[in-house]
Amino acid sequence: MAKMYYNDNINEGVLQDKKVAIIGYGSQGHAHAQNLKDSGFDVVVGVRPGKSFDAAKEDGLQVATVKEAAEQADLVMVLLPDERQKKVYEEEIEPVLTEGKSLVFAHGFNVHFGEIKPPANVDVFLVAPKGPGHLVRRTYEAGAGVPALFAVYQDASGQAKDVALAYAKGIGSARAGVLETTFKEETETDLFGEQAVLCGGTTALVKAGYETLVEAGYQPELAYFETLHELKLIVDLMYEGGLSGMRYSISDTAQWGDYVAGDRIIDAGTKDRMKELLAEIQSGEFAKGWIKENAEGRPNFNAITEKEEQHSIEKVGEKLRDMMPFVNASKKQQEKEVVASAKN
Ligand SMILES: NC(=O)C1=CN([C@@H]2O[C@H](COP(=O)(O)OP(=O)(O)OC[C@H]3O[C@@H](n4cnc5c(N)ncnc54)[C@H](OP(=O)(O)O)[C@@H]3O)[C@@H](O)[C@H]2O)C=CC1
Ligand SMILES: CC[C@](O)(C(C)=O)C(=O)O
Ligand SMILES: [Mg+2]
Ligand SMILES: [Mg+2]
Repeated sequence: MAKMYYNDNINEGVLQDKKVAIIGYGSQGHAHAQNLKDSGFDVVVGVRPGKSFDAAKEDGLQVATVKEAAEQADLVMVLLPDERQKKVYEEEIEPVLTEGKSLVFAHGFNVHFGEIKPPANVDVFLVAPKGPGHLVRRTYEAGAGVPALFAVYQDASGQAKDVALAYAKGIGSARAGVLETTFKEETETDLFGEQAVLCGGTTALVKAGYETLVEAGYQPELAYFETLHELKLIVDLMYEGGLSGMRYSISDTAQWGDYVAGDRIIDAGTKDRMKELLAEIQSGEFAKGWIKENAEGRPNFNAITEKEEQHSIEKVGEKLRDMMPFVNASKKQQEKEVVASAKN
């Protein structure tokens, strides 16, 4: 069994007198910076001039360039896109990463695959929330939290584990549970989860279900509700009560359908292909391909993104969500505020 850490068995004092630089103000960056600040820690955000810089300032945070932030901080959390971290690290962080500092990540990709090679005289660890950054902030504000993993790669100070746990507590993750792992385990399981189940597997399943209904002549709006919108409601029940909790709420007819049809859709062949994905992740083949795709200017990434955005499920969904103000209420409120401030 994994050893879990919760608020009560973590002493955040080890982080209290340290300055934390959050490098990047995107999905994870804005959440870590704001949660840590609200938890009483001294935070500076390091970003280049532009959208993120302005947003962090607007949110009341201390903001500096990446190099300035890394230079003044004791702990440098790198929350840039994985594919951009190596260059920014080598040019702006490494030169000011002096002895005794902590170099921190939310995903082990660059350290595990050898893209970033930290010096021996700093602590290196990761604190990886098991959820999207926007939910890391939203759940914190609601008094809850997103679980996280932590792993120590290098413990130069002898305090790396305590500081990692204090950081996890500061972002709200120890309200939900923090689990110790290694860079290898975090990196490989995170890549596998997002490819096979959470993102790749789920979007493919939703599209296949939607297309099957629409191609059979059913209304696209109905197909959207059946295969995408309702998925959230079903997953919410699994989140609250596991598979059995969800099955308690659905009809017995649906439960029987679940038992007899599930294995016909996700069968032994699917599991074999999942094993192939995992092997490509473990060997570094996936990472090599992703680094090459970026070095070539992302031709495939961009072409696929454009094609996916044109899928009819996206067009139908946009119209239907506009009629449901309670879906994405916080985004709609933000849009209203932008329009109002533009008028003033
Ligand atoms: N997204 C998620 O929820 C999760 C992410 N992670 C990990 O967290 C890390 C951050 O991911 P994520 O939050 O998705 O990243 P984002 O894509 O949201 O990060 C964007 C931020 O990085 C900044 N940025 C990009 N390029 C540069 C650059 N060259 N110099 C300075 N700033 C730059 C952007 O600034 P600008 O506005 O100027 O472009 C923006 O502030 C990754 O390691 C990821 O694997 C882990 C768990 C979940
Ligand atoms: C599931 C995708 C993720 O791993 C995450 C939100 O945890 C990511 O890299 O964004
Ligand atoms: Mg990930
Ligand atoms: Mg993840």
